[in-house]
Parts: sequence; C-alpha cells; structure tokens
Amino acid sequence: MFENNPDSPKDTQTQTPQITWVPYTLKSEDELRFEIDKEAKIKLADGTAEYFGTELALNREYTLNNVKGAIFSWKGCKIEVTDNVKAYISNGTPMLSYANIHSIMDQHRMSILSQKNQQGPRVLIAGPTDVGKSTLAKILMGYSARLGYNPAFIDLDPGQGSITLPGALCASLIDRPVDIEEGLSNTVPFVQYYGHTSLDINPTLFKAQIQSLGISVDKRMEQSDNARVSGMIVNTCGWIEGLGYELLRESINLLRINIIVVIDNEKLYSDLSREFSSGGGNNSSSGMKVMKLPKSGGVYLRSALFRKQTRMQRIREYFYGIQGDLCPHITIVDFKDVCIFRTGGGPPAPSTALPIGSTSVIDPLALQEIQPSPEMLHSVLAISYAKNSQSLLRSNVAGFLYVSDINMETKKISFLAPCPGDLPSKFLLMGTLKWLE
Ligand SMILES: Nc1ncnc2c1ncn2[C@@H]1O[C@H](COP(=O)(O)OP(=O)(O)OP(=O)(O)O)[C@@H](O)[C@H]1O
Repeated sequence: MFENNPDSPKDTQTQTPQITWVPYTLKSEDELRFEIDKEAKIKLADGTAEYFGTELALNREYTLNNVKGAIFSWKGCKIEVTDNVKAYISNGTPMLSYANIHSIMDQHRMSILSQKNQQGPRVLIAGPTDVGKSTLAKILMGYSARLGYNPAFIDLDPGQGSITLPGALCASLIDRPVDIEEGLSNTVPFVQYYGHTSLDINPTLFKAQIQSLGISVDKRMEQSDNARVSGMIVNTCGWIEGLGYELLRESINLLRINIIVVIDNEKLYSDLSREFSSGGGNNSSSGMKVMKLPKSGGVYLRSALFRKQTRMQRIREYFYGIQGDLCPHITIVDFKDVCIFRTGGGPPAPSTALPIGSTSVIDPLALQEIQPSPEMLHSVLAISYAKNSQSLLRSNVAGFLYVSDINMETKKISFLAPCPGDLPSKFLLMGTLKWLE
C-alpha cells in the first residue's frame, strides 16, 4: 500500500501537520504564563483551570493567535501547549485579592436581593497603563457569569476596543464568561462612536457619551432584576494624570460607581480615596468603597507600536473575523446617498497653536456635515441608528465601515462592510480613526 511505502512522495496538500504538545503541571494557585505570536493551541489535560475567569473544558483544543495571557488553576492541573508557545509557570499571583473583589461584589448583591430600589455593585477599575485592568474586568465578568449574574461591562478605553472597535465606547450585558478564543465579540453591545483613540481629542464628547451609555444600561437594569442586582464592571483607560484624572472622576459620578478598584498606583488610590470615601479607607458613610490591588507580575508591557498593531489587528478582525473566516463586502454608494458627520467642527487646534490666553471656540458637541473627499480614504466610519442628524450623538451604532475608495469624478464612495446589503442608515459618523494595514 502507498501509505506504508516510506519512499513514496508525501501528499503535502492533504496531510495535517504533526502537532507536538509540551506538558506543564500546575500546582494549586499556580499559573502558566504564555506568549503566542503565531497560531498555537492550548489544552487542559487534567484537573481544572481558567483563562482570566473562564473555565477551560477538559481536552478541548483552544486555538489562540497573537496573545499574551495566563492559565490559572485554583486546585492544580495538567496543561498542554503546542511547541510554538513560550511559557513558564509562576506561583506568585494576585488571584486571591482579585477573588476577594468578587466576594465583595457578591456580598453586595446578596445584601440588596430583596430591596427593589437598590443598585448592585458598580465597580470601576482604574490604574495606569499595563497593570491588568482589562484582565481583572474579564475575571470579574467570568466569576459573576458563572454564578448566574448578568453584569453590564462598560469599556471606556477607546484605545483598544475590546468589544467592537478602537474609537468606540461600549456596554454589553454579560451572560457568560468571556469566550477564550473569540473574546467579547459575540455580545450585543450598546455602542457610542467617539471616533478617536485618545481621550484628549474631545473630552466633552467623551463625557456626553459615557452619560448616554449609562442611561442605556440603567434602562436595561430597570427591565431586569438580575441585571440590576448584578451591577456593572467598568474598564477605564490608563491615563490618570490631569485631564485623565478629571475624566476618571466624571466617569465615577456619571455611572454612579460604588466600588473603585485601583491597581498598582498609590497616588491614584490616595487621591480617589480622599475624594470619594470620606474616611479615606475602604468603607465610607456614602457607601463608596475605594480599594487597592497589586499588579500581577505577568502583565505584559506593550509598546506604542504593539498597541497600534493590536488596534489594526482588531479592525481587521472586525471585517475578516478572528479566525479570518468572514467575508466582508464592498458597497459602492453615491455621495448623495450618505450624510457623513464629524463632531467638534473639525479637529481642535492644540492649545499651543492658539494665541496665549485664548481658548478654542469650537463647540465640541457640534456636528459638522462633511463632503466626501480624498482625505477620508482609510477612515473607519460608524453607521448610526439615528433617525435624524439631531439624535446622532446619542444614538447607538449599528456597525462600522471602512472607506476603501473615493472617486471624485463619478462621485462614488466605496466602503468595506462586514455584511452585504443596503446600509441600515445613511447617517455616518467620522472621527480620526484610520485603518492602515
Ligand atoms: N497574569 C498574566 N500573565 C500573562 N499575561 C498577562 C497576565 N495578566 C495580564 N496579562 C496580559 O498583559 C497585557 C496587559 O494587560 P491588560 O490589558 O489587562 O492591562 P491594562 O491595564 O488593561 O492595559 P491598558 O489600560 O494599558 O490597555 C494583556 O495582553 C494581558 O493579556
């Protein structure tokens, strides 16, 4: 038979590559920290383990691409990873103190179960960049969902776009732990398109959109007792100085936060404690708790270049799928069939470019309709659900388009869209976000 003849040529087309598994044994409260550049697989071979709050199924092969992370085990387990994963075991993790935050949230929930007018734990996670804020948010979502709660996750970091795209501020009701391979992309979020990856471009718009998200989430909580009791988990961006601190305070007030968790920054913890908890400690008369947590030694520090690459990868995944299995469509429309708006009357001039003592007179919430032009090429636009231009800024976003071509002669604009068919609305929002592969 051909198969048994060692000299016969191998059919490289149909042969699946040989997988070489590398085993690791984790003791109780160990974690396996890993870095994956190209596609790799991870499998739980024995025991129990979780990936940032989400339990791994036994013997299931999880495929991951371009991620840094850790598999943690409370009781010990055996993990196998493919030989292209760089990994090491650590037994120094802050998981006990992270689980403690979950217990505090849970006690809060239990204490208000029968009180219809009380809100569940509304937790805001703050801290500098690269301290594990998003990771803690995932862990808390996973632990809450595993107990049957439906907390709202609100992502106020437009730099990364964990739910949809960078530039968006989103809220999602979480009914299951974060998917290990797909992340949060399968949730149905409320989305506001801020349009920029940095908060200083239009802080007034940022505040207005937090307020809108908060109203959407509150409405949802009014309709579901479980959602109200479950509360919310808010992730913030790592800008904690000056205007960044101001926006953090605004977020705490607008979302009526009752638990602030500060990771790895004494000054921020001290400033927020002084301002929000009258005793300066954990329990205040206002009911606000301000708590500090250590950073995990596993948190990966990301360079500006890596962050930019991750942003671009996130946009690619939106159109082509996480596994590259989606097929986006090109939609060509006449200029007259779309209304493209930008907020703030154009990019604000930096204060250094204005005469000394003067401030910009541009209304940051003013909408300016703009005509298609070659400068729009490569922009990412949001399609709004708004019925008219007045409600544009407060309306939810239906999805995103990428401007792949502008033809000034035929007056047609080509969009890459995630699905075929007519655009759900002619109202489009533009910011400064561009997709440059
Ligand atoms: N224990 C860990 N072991 C290995 N990698 C980890 C661990 N915890 C977090 N990471 C990774 O470190 C990176 C940074 O973590 P994370 O995104 O949670 O930080 P962050 O504070 O939210 O960052 P930023 O606010 O700057 O966006 C992520 O890639 C995350 O998967």
